[in-house]
Amino acid sequence: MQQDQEVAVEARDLVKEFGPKRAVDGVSLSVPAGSIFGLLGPNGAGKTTTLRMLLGIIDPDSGSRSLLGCDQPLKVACDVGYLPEERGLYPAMNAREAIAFMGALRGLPLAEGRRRAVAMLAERGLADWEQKPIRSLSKGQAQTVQLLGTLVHRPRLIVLDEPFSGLDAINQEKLEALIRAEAAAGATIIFSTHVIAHAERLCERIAIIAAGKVAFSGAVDEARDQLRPVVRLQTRAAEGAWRAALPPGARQVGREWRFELPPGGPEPLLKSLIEGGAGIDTLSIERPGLHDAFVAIAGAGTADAMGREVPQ
Ligand SMILES: Nc1ncnc2c1ncn2[C@@H]1O[C@H](COP(=O)(O)OP(=O)(O)OP(=O)(O)O)[C@@H](O)[C@H]1O
Repeated sequence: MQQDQEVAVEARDLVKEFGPKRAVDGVSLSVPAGSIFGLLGPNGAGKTTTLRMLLGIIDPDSGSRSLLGCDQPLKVACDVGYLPEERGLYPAMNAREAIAFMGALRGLPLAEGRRRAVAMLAERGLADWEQKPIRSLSKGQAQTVQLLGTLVHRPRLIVLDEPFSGLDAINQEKLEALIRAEAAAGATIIFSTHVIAHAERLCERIAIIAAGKVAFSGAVDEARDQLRPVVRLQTRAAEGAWRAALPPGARQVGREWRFELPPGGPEPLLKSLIEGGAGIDTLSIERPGLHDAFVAIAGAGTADAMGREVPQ
């Protein structure tokens, strides 16, 4: 396997300042080829600036990056598809031309771009958009056209800046499916988001960025494993010897006890509860979600600044 097939994107200690503001403060990350990688962080964390440096749109003040095995990102621009955070297409162009034009900017001959645009729209049941000027489409529809234009030249690396924002729930689901399909076909996908749930559903690996720094970079499972599983317990007995089995941090929410699974695991816990006469009504042991892991890694303040999964 060639080196560029193993690691699609690598950043080492990227730093970028805008006047007195250090927007990106030593970001390092590594994105395996063929993976879906999420860049998570609240507004202003430095995600867009990091993506722009990776793509070669702006240069870092210090640090280095490598894209598809090349340390000059613009040299591989024809293998890259980029959906910027600021969306925009020529309003007078029709959807077919807009898609073909975006492909042409990445080296795809216009005639081939038009042929592919027609096929891409038809595949999605959107053939009637072909001749429609962009100005007559809704914001979400125009965003779909721009996304198709991002993919028309079949890039090996797809970089999407906040691709879910501005889409309703159905189109968010369609976009998730499309991202999965592109990865299954061998592309590498990096997307930024301030909605943890999208990253949790899609990504194998993530980087959490807060205030320009990487708070965590690695597998989603690794992030979740930083927290112990949570036990939820309802008992028939209110008091009794079983209460000694609850760890010090246990808290009661209504009838339910919630606490971290003690290091001994479920068996000693169950034994103590049963022998202590708890009378177990319900008991579940849940693996923490990425949201809880995010809170533990980046702090509750940063987590609160992240968006909820509400379609905009
Ligand atoms: N060209 C610029 N000039 C001055 N400041 C900038 C510039 N670009 C970004 N910044 C500042 O750098 C910080 C990081 O911005 P960036 O856009 O990278 O964050 P982000 O995580 O993508 O957030 P958002 O989703 O809100 O765009 C912010 O404080 C922003 O105001």
